[in-house]
Amino acid sequence: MNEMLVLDGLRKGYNAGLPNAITVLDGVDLTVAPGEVVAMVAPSGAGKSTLLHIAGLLDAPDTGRVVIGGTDYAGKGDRARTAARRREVGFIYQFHHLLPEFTAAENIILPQLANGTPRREAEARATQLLDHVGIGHRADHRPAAMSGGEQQRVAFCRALANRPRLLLADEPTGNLDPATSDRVFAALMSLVRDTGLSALIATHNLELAARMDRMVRLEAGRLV
Ligand SMILES: Nc1ncnc2c1ncn2[C@@H]1O[C@H](COP(=O)(O)OP(=O)(O)OP(=O)(O)O)[C@@H](O)[C@H]1O
Repeated sequence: MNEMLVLDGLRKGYNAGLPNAITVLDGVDLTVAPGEVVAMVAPSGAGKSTLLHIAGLLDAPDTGRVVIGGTDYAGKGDRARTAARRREVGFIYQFHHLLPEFTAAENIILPQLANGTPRREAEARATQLLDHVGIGHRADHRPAAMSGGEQQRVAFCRALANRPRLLLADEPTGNLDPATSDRVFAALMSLVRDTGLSALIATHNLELAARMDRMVRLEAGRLV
């Protein structure tokens, strides 16, 4: 079995031992195969951000295992987790979090330079990604000069800049109007399919969820 992502018996709570203690994840199990795109639907507050942060090694579960590309990160220290996160995982959030003082292209080039990619190569990759999502002509514009949908497409390109094997997205088109969301989501899926990466994408939108390979629902701390 060579799954891209395995979540095994994840439990996570907050404020243990206090009167306001809560259990957010109560035995989450999930596998995502190479190239598979899984939709996660969840009511607000159900714990999808918590789950995505744990799957992306930004946070640790109280118990349970996170296996990415065959490596079990349960017993690994911060250094190994940070290195793996940079190498293996791309994140997309509901709000783009682009750096406002840099252009679209620069926002995609910078994480590559930080990762040791030569500048020429990083520039070519940024151009290729922006062209792929249909905004190559906006490469030299700063985020403030772009529409919400364009900004979000730049964020997709940035998430994929370092060629991760796993994409984690938290409501990637959640702040866009329905028509724009639809178009921008199509651009994201085209990027994901062409690069063949695995993805776990949280969304409230059942129409978008239906376009992915499989849908799971986060309910009462478990995936069903
Ligand atoms: N650091 C924390 N300390 C205490 N409680 C927390 C913490 N982080 C999250 N929670 C609680 O855990 C629950 C799940 O939070 P989480 O952000 O994962 O939900 P979510 O499904 O992503 O919500 P939304 O869709 O509204 O963004 C919520 O009840 C939240 O208040």
